[in-house]
Amino acid sequence: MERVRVFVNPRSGFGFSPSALKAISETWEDEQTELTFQYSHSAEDGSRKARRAVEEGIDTILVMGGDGMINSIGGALLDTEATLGVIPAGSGNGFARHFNIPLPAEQAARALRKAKRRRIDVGLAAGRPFFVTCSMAWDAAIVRTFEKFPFRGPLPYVFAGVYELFDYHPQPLEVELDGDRMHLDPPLVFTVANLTQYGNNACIAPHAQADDGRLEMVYMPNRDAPRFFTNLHRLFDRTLDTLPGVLTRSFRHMCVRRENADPLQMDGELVDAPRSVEVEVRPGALTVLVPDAE
Ligand SMILES: Nc1ncnc2c1ncn2[C@@H]1O[C@H](COP(=O)(O)OP(=O)(O)OP(=O)(O)O)[C@@H](O)[C@H]1O
Repeated sequence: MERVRVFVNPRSGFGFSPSALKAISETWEDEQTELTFQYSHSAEDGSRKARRAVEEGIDTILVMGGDGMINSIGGALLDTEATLGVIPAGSGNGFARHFNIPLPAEQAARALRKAKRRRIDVGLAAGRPFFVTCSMAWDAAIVRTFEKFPFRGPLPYVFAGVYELFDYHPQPLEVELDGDRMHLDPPLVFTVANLTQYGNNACIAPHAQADDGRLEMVYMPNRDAPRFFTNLHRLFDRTLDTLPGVLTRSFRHMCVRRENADPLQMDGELVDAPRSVEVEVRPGALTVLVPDAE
């Protein structure tokens, strides 16, 4: 008997869709599967309930949510026998888009039912896991403004990006990357990617692979902001890494020293962090459901 638990955010608009819940029941319930549903009211609540589900011996946890919700629940599944499946219901859905999980919940439920289990790498920054991206420059500051918007979706990200161009205070970084030291002038973009995109098909690290045992650092100095903004389409046509001024480096362990403490963006959520931040990869730490390419 396979035991499957679905985590749902009860706030409407964040994955609470009766038709999607019905589709999951129809696709997943059979004699060999025990299917249960549970509300997750917050990141802490989700994390606690996911830990309990693992202790109870649940085999598969399906999360109906965006990257932040996936992070809070998936973080409890690291190095366990439990598998994470994602039914996309977020604003950016970077995780789901990376793995070609269909965005309509009904289709995702069907695709995950036939999906393969795959171990993927997990990033750790300041001791906290991330699955998609972690940023520490303008690309992180955007989230600060995005969080204040009364509604979510791609459009608030655009407004937040423009607003933070005026409010963001760049600071230089001292970086140690697998033993190599470098001084980086104040960044516009400083992202560590485990998967290819922030979400909404904005591919910050087009060559990132989920299971190569490595993370990708993507840096662009603040002085190159005009070039970045006149080439924004390169995020979406997956060629940002070839834009002059963009530095991409693949690594296993990184230490970043900043002049001042500043929050990190981790899978779309802001997380407080000290001046000095250690980032490393945990190879194959999470098992996920990945649909076969059609
Ligand atoms: N486990 C959880 N249960 C309930 N709410 C959560 C949980 N984790 C995070 N949240 C909150 O739910 C809201 C929606 O987050 P979620 O990650 O699902 O979607 P999103 O941020 O709109 O999409 P994305 O991260 O893909 O851009 C946010 O306010 C987030 O802080």
